[in-house]
Amino acid sequence: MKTAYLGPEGSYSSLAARKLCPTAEYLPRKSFYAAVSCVLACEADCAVLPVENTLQGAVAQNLDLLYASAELFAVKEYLLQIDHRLIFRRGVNLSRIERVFSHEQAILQCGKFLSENLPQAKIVYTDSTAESLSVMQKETDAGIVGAHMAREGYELSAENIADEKKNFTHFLLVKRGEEHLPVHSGRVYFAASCPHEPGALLKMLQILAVYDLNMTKIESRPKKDSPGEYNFFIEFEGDIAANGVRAALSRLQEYTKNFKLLGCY
Ligand SMILES: O=C(O)C(=O)Cc1ccccc1
Repeated sequence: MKTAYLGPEGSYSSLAARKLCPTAEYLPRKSFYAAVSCVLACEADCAVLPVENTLQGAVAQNLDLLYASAELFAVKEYLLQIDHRLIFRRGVNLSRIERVFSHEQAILQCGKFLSENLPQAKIVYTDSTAESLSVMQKETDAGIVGAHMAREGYELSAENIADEKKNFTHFLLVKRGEEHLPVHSGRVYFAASCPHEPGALLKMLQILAVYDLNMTKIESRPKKDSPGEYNFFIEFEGDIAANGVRAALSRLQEYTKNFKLLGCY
């Protein structure tokens, strides 16, 4: 099975890909878009995408990608514990580090450490945490934020530098075609917008309540072409094969607009 993800090796997405697809042929790509495009173009069987981080919240770009790609469905999930380290050339003093490279997600998750310990450093965003390593190879006064992994010639901070040590990212494995959805699931994920009427969100959530379904995630995203209107991304506990879940989904489909089943896992 060919699995695309944000690479190169050593990125958090590559670690999640190894957990979700331990025996795959791996296709590291430069962006989440490129990984998804591989699946849509049938060059890969699946892609691994982060959708939420406990410190930073939703990875909005990936929610939008999943919603906008009618053929894409999440079929498996993995919660990766994130252990961010500051990585720098062996022997360099922290006060000499002038630039810190990393993926925006990682930089935002370590904001406190970076401003308290490296106030002099300029932040440079890169395509991924692991990609910043190759950027740094040309620099002596630079550091990166990346996964806790030994790298020859480089030192790692002794501790996790994230604002909160317990830091998790929720990854989804996405495939092309509804036929890949598992027959049974523990959780179901959908997105939809509400009709523009009083109590619309309440009425949508009431459907879950009536069928006794426990919601595990809710996120709103503005509709790109319509200011003031929102798409809701909702995950709940449930077996996709259960009558109650099927009935709830069909009531949701009737009541909401632009309903899409995003996946089940
Ligand atoms: O840049 C990476 O390593 C990624 O896979 C994106 C990312 C960054 C920080 C936390 C989780 C995922």
